[in-house]
This record gives sequence, C-alpha cells and structure tokens, in this order.
Amino acid sequence: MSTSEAVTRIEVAGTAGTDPYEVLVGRQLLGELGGLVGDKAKRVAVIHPEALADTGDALRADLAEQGYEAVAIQVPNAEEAKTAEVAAYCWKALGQTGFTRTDVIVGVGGGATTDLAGFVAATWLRGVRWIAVPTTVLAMVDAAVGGKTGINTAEGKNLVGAFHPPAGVLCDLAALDSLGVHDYVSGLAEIVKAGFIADPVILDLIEGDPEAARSPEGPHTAELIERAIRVKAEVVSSDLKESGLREILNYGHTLAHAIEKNERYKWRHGAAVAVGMRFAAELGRVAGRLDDATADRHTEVLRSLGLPLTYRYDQWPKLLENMKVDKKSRGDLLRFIVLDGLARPTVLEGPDPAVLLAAYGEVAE
Ligand SMILES: NC(=O)c1ccc[n+]([C@@H]2O[C@H](COP(=O)([O-])OP(=O)(O)OC[C@H]3O[C@@H](n4cnc5c(N)ncnc54)[C@H](O)[C@@H]3O)[C@@H](O)[C@H]2O)c1
Ligand SMILES: O=C(O)C(=O)C[C@@H](O)[C@H](O)[C@H](O)COP(=O)(O)O
Ligand SMILES: [Zn+2]
Repeated sequence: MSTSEAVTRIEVAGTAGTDPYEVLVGRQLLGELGGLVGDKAKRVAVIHPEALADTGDALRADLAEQGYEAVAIQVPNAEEAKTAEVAAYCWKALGQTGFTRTDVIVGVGGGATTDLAGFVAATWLRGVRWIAVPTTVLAMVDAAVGGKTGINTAEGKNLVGAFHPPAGVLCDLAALDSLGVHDYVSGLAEIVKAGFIADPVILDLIEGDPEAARSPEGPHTAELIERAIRVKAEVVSSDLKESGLREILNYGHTLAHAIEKNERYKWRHGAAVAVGMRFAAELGRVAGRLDDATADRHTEVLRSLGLPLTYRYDQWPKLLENMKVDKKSRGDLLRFIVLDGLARPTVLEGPDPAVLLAAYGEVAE
C-alpha cells in the first residue's frame, strides 16, 4: 500500500513519562502501519469489529506480508465490545499467540473498538505498544487521540480503564465512505464540542452549510476533522491524566453518559453528547454564566445537523443517580463543565438541585 502525498501530521506531545506521537490525516495511509509497528515487534494483533472483518483481514495479511506474525481478533460492533468479557477474550487470544512486551496491538474501528484495543494494550503484560486506526469521524477526532482507554461496567460508562497513549494514529478519510449516516452524524457532535470549548471556526464552517457537513463528501470534511483533532491534541499534550485542563473535553458528557447507561448503551455516544451539550449550555445559562445567544447557538447547530435535542422528563431521578459515578465527581459533589462564554470552558461545582432541574427542564420532553 502506498501513502498519498496530502497527509496532515498533528503532533501530540509526550507528557507524564509517555512518548510523543503523531496523528496522520489523509487517504491511503495504511502503508504507514508497518513503519509504526517497527522492527522490534515479532507479532501484531489486529483488533477489529465484526463490521470491518474485511479491513481487519486485509491489515493482517498486509502485516504478514511484511514478515510479522499477524493475527486478527474480531470483536462485537459498537458498545458490545466494551465489556470485561470481550477484554478477557482478547487477553486469551494474545496469550495463545505468545504475545510479548515488544509485540504490538492495532485497533481498527470506531471509538468503541479503539477504546477496547487501547485498554487491552494497557493491561496486557502491564502495557504494550498500540496503534489506532480510527474508521469513524468520532474515533478520528476524539476517541483514538489522547490515550483514554477503557470499558463499561454494569454500574456505568468507561468506569474501568487506563491512560495509555497510542504510538500513532492513522486517520484514513476513505474509511468514512462506508460509514452509515447516523454513525457519521453522531461523530459530528464531538466536532461541535471542540467548536464550543475551543475553536468557534468549526461552528462557522458547519453553520455555513450544515447539510454538507453531514456527508464525508462535504467541502470542509478534512478541515473539520483536523481542527477538532488539533483541539484534542493540544489539550491532552498538556494534561494527559485529566488533572485539570483535560476535563474540558468532557463538555456535555456528564448527562450524556447517564443517558447512555439509561439506554443500556443502545444510543450512540455522539447522540447522547448532543443532548448533554444542550443541557450543559442550559446549566451555564441558568447558573448565570452563559449568554443567551451562545446557549441558543447549541440548539441551532445541533438541530441543523439532525442530532437529538431532548430526552425524557420522567427519567431525571435515574439520570441524577447515574451522574453520581461520573469521573469528575468528588465525594458527593457533582461537577460539570459549562461555558463562561464561547470557547471559555470552566467547572461548575455542586450546583443547586433546583438549578440542575431547571436546566434539565429545558431539554426534557
Ligand atoms: N477514549 C476517548 O477519548 C473517547 C472519546 C470519545 C468517544 N469515545 C468512545 O467512543 C465510542 C463511540 O465511538 P463511535 O461513535 O466511533 O462508535 P462505534 O465504535 O460504536 O462505531 C459505530 C458503528 O460503526 C461500525 N463501523 C466503524 N467504522 C466503520 C466504517 N468505516 N464503516 C462502516 N461501519 C463502521 C462499528 O462497528 C459500529 O457498529 C463510545 O464508546 C465512546 O465512549 C472515547
Ligand atoms: O478525552 C477526554 O478526556 C474526553 O473526555 C473525551 C470524551 O469525548 C470521551 O467520550 C471520553 O471517553 C469520556 O471520558 P470519561 O472519562 O468521562 O469516561
Ligand atoms: Zn465523548
């Protein structure tokens, strides 16, 4: 496989004793994979979802041709892969392959697959190298970058995991052509998030032609993806382990994860993040932090993309309960990311229950 000439390289700095790495964005990037795996590895495991069986096998065959002992490990699609059982299935496959500390895992797929593959890499032999090959918008702009890896438990979303950055990220835009429209649009929610917390040009580009933004053929697809990756790369380069700044990437996620759990992970992550961001905007407004125009802009841009805007009113007690295990909570204190203005994220700690309910009332149906 050859590498195309128009490749954008975005650097993620190494922090907390980790190595720096690059996120490559372009087309036909898979020729880069062998170089990233490197010559210390003897074995490579390609973890892929059912939906990408052909891609997983093509990568395995390509790596085998390059002299690696390559195996493909197929896992379920979407959130069904993010379980302790599936992680254990992968560990078993690695054990049976004789996987050592110099060997390498490749996670190819959406964010659910890269979260799982990264987690398996973080835990096998207490940490082996891994490479992310994201194949959804969401995984390219968010999940595959930054080293947050993990699985869900019965108690909640991403409750078990590790910070374990990849050795490289290959975003081959051609992969997006086979993605269904709902999965494509769901990923746009994380791009919108990057727009509100840090890069409003993203919002301008989407608002200029929302219909075009809904398609990989749109004129600004590469720019939107690259801008969102730059936002994420800059944040995680300075705060890998979420001791401060990184919390801004959780904008909209406190309620989103509560909704996902309530829906038994049948809602797409990006869809839940869309409702969660509207809620966060209302929370900012009700708390007296966010101006009306920016709060309303959330509804307008998310609506223009066809993302969901509301959730059921009667579910509030369950959502409140679910939110208690959010990773930003400290003791009994709920903490939310809100905006003090466009691209001015901040933390709202322990809001009054009446304020929370008033904000939820604005997004509830
Ligand atoms: N680690 C992080 O920092 C981070 C950031 C954001 C989201 N996430 C996680 O990412 C997950 C959501 O990721 P997602 O939106 O990519 O969904 P996903 O991984 O569930 O993928 C959606 C569906 O598309 C299929 N698919 C993937 N690529 C395809 C392609 N090119 N063509 C056709 N089908 C394809 C998948 O098999 C799946 O069925 C959630 O679990 C979320 O928690 C993690
Ligand atoms: O990278 C981060 O940090 C994020 O919060 C990005 C989120 O989009 C992502 O969904 C992440 O997995 C959520 O993390 P969690 O710690 O709230 O589980
Ligand atoms: Zn997210």
